Amino acid sequence: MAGLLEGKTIVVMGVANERSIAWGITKSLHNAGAELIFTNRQERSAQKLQKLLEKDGIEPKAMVNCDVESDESIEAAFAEIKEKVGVIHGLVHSLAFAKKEELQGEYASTSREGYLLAQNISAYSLVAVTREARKLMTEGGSIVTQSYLGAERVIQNYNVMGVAKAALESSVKYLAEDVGKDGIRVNAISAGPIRTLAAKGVSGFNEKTAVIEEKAPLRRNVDQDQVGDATLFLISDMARGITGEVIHVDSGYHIIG
Ligand SMILES: CCCCCCc1ccc(Oc2ccc(Oc3cccc(O)n3)cc2)c(O)c1
Repeated sequence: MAGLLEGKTIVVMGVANERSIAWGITKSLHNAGAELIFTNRQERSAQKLQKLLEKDGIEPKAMVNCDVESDESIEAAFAEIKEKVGVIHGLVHSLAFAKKEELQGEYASTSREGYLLAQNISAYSLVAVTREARKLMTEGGSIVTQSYLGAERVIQNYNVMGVAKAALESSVKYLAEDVGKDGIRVNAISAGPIRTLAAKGVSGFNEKTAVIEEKAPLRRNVDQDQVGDATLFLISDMARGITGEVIHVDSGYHIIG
């Protein structure tokens, strides 16, 4: 729907390249009229994003550095955003990390350091970002993060990231409770497998997408644009009654035993 986000300013964290889920989300939010602020950890990603934005004629409101492993970096990023725009109306959290060697084989082999790294970047980051973003959401707001079925069920190879996503989805609920009184909603999209740069880190990705084409109710995989449109819905007032929720954008695969 055109204009669904007119007058709204949304922060998008985690566009790495054209295949990023966050890039699909960016296009949906832009086409709905949103003003967009981007955060990236790596200069390389920011440069790629700049080119993508130019190519699509999207003028960012701001581009801010943010390393979610550092509380100081998160605080500085949102202080810069406050200084530039004052108020924000939404936030898209679309970043995660686990060691590649721990996204294969047995979960029982996970190292303490690898476990904590995955939790730190993929789950705790939402808590720290919400703590800072809520200060700028003085007119209410909506926060959306990205999860995967491996949070709920054992998906071979997903291992330590599955446990991190379980923590993320539980954090969505606890954060929804805390910020609901401020008129801020917190939700997750649980997307089916999408061929991104990050997906290259998970063993068995290709096999999983093949199974989905055979077994998912819609008999097809999903893409970044479908996640983008569902995220637009959750960010918008059309989802004003929804918080603490996980919406599956997976061709219905999660309902199949
Ligand atoms: C066997 C499961 C197949 C479906 C996996 C779908 C999926 C694909 C990508 C996902 O996002 C990440 C993000 C970071 C990540 O960690 C990485 C990525 C690349 C290299 C590396 O060293 N770590 C792994 C997955 C994700 O959470 C879920």
